[in-house]
Amino acid sequence: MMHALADAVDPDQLNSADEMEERLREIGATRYHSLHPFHTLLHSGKLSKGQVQAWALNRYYYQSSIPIKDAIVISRFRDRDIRREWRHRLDDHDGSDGRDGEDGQEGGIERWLKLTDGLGLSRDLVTSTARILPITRFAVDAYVAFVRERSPLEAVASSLTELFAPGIHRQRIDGMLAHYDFIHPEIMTYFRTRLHQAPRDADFALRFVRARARTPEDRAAVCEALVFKTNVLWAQLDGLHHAYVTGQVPPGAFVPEET
Ligand SMILES: O=C(O)c1cc(C(=O)O)c2c(n1)C(=O)C(=O)c1cc(C(=O)O)[nH]c1-2
Repeated sequence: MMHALADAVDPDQLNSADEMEERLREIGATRYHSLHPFHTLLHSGKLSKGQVQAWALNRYYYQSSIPIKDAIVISRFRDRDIRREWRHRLDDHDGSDGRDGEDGQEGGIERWLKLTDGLGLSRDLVTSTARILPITRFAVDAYVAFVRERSPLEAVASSLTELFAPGIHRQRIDGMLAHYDFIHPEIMTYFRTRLHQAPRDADFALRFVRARARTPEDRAAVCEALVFKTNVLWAQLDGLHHAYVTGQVPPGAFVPEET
């Protein structure tokens, strides 16, 4: 594993955009959070309703931080074409209010809250984020800090996990509907919408890094940004697995009511 990671970021192996893309796909195939045991449990119906609530409650912090992260990405570019391309991500998550003659659109955060409503969690509990795991906050905040502090190229590259998201979203929709009697099609709308949003966003980000990473060192930085992001996602599931499956709930965090 150590060697695989060292190869992934070795600039000598990254002499073209195609070599870089091949490495990015390898990183996804070996490190994406679809491989995490918590997801296996979630998708195969092995979790209790309380454990699914803990997942959805924690994940709200990721969802609600994504538009903050994207607003920072936008702020890193003087090129208005890139800002224009990126800004639909804010509407995708925040929705739009129908001003200027456009139809108002519900956004991803509202759709996520339909999921937490359906799981019986109060909106105040979810939106306060007060009861999430410390590791959730640390991991997500690290992602937001990364796009602020690293180069604009790395900021864009860190979104590339979305290349691998449609597979896990399909698995999740099918698996959760099949296995849990408390999950209904309406409350899975969030994931159905992402099935077409994520590929469009990932395609743009991939074309961007292919064109803008011009040296082997740039390409290594792109690969490292993706490794970093897979760690952000993995750490969140490690936290959930420890707190709600094998270990104990940290002080102050959400405790499911049932067994
Ligand atoms: O359910 C998932 O496994 C998953 C993963 C990811 C990802 O790979 O970062 C995102 C999402 N979902 C998602 O719904 C989403 O809106 C999203 C935005 C981003 C990003 O980095 O900009 N990742 C993801």
